Amino acid sequence: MSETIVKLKDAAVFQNENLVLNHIDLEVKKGEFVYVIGKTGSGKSSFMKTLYADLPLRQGSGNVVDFDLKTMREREIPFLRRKLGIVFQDFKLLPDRNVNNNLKFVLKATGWTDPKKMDDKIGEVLDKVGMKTKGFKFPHELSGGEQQRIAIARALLNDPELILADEPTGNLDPQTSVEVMKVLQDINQNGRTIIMATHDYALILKYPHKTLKCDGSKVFEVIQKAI
Ligand SMILES: Nc1ncnc2c1ncn2[C@@H]1O[C@H](COP(=O)(O)OP(=O)(O)OP(=O)(O)O)[C@@H](O)[C@H]1O
Repeated sequence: MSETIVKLKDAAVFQNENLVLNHIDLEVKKGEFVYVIGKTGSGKSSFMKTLYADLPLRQGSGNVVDFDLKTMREREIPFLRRKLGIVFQDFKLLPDRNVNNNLKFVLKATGWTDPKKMDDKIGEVLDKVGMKTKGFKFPHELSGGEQQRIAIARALLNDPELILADEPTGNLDPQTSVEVMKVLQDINQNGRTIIMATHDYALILKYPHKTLKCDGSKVFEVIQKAI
């Protein structure tokens, strides 16, 4: 039986008092790649934020990598996040340190202490995104696509069970978007579960996967032809 990574039942997503999405029923199994689409303001980011507990689940039930979103305490959130890799549109690298030290910062913050193990892990994740030789570079010395690869490498540091990518290609040109997407495809083919919010229909056509649409406060699966 395949392992469930995300399960939502009659879940609602709120921004403050405003209901953004309602009656969400969803199951994502280990190894799946799922797109979340929808026009601006339809609730894609709010949906993703609910999955990584940046927004509380106030209605319905939700389970993400074995954390119960409804009953989870504030102090448990860092433990949920350690089982997730989160990738944003704007990369969010620390500008004052090089790539190696960006990655080391995250490892130390998540409890790693052994310098050799940290170096090995950094080498491993940089290799996965094709950036092994760029560890000494500062973020401003990298292109947008390279910065996003580093952000993906950072998301892989703690071997996450689920990667949540919110518009990861939103700041990239079409060719660079495809390159970053190839990295995500490779990671998925190695068994990692990925949920990706995107506006980029060209990518969806090129790399078809299960697609959820946010529209009119609902989330529903759409078939490729209907997108
Ligand atoms: N911090 C916030 N406080 C209050 N309302 C918010 C906040 N962030 C988003 N909203 C509202 O929630 C709704 C959904 O926004 P959200 O950012 O989730 O949409 P989106 O589909 O990700 O849009 P985009 O494609 O533009 O990123 C919108 O009506 C938006 O105005």
